[in-house]
Amino acid sequence: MSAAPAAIPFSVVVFDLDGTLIDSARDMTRVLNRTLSRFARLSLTEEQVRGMVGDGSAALVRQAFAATGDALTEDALRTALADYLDAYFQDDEPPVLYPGVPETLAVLADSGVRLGLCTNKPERITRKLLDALGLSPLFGALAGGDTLPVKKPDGRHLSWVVEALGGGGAAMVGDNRNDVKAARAAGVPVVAMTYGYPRMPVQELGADILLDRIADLPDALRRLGA
Ligand SMILES: O=C(O)COP(=O)(O)O
Ligand SMILES: [Mg+2]
Repeated sequence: MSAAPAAIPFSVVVFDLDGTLIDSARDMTRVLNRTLSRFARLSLTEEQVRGMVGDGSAALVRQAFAATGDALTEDALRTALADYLDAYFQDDEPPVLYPGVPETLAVLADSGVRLGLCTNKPERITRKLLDALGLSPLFGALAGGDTLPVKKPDGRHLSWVVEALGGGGAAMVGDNRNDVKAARAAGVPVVAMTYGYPRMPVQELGADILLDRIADLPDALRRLGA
């Protein structure tokens, strides 16, 4: 008889969304290019968009326009952002999970860990994507980029999710500098997935542990909490 796996030494694990759970760059590129074309701008490649994800949708739209012509006025930017957000919300292309994500979330939940989500993506789009993936019931608390007056890299974005889950020892799992900074500010250890949209060499993110596969997360959390 094999021994039961060792417990996970955290009560709460909070995940980032884009570049950590879902590979959304292809979808964001498609939707963004539709908005750009409505404004008579040229398209961006997925590679370019991967370098613009992580600071929320307003920053994404702002960078997309700056990269394809004159920067927009604040008024035009608001119109372009609304266009992008409506199109993304209505988009019915199924979101793509990274390999091993549902299985790993299930392992953690089955071990009694409470799961949360802290993303700079707007909340209504985040909820829609999680619903489409059937993952919503796994997350006890969720904060999007527009849920609170602050967002990552502000540590209060992450702390809010931890508190909403009842507090206790928490860990963060993300893919870019905003996740690491928010975790440091909240006093929470952080694992970074190397396959996401880091926008810098992953070794320089400053994470406690770098992981290539999310299936290795339960063991990484055991090491982190040891
Ligand atoms: O910038 C975004 O829209 C979201 O990025 P995040 O899920 O990695 O926080
Ligand atoms: Mg991310």
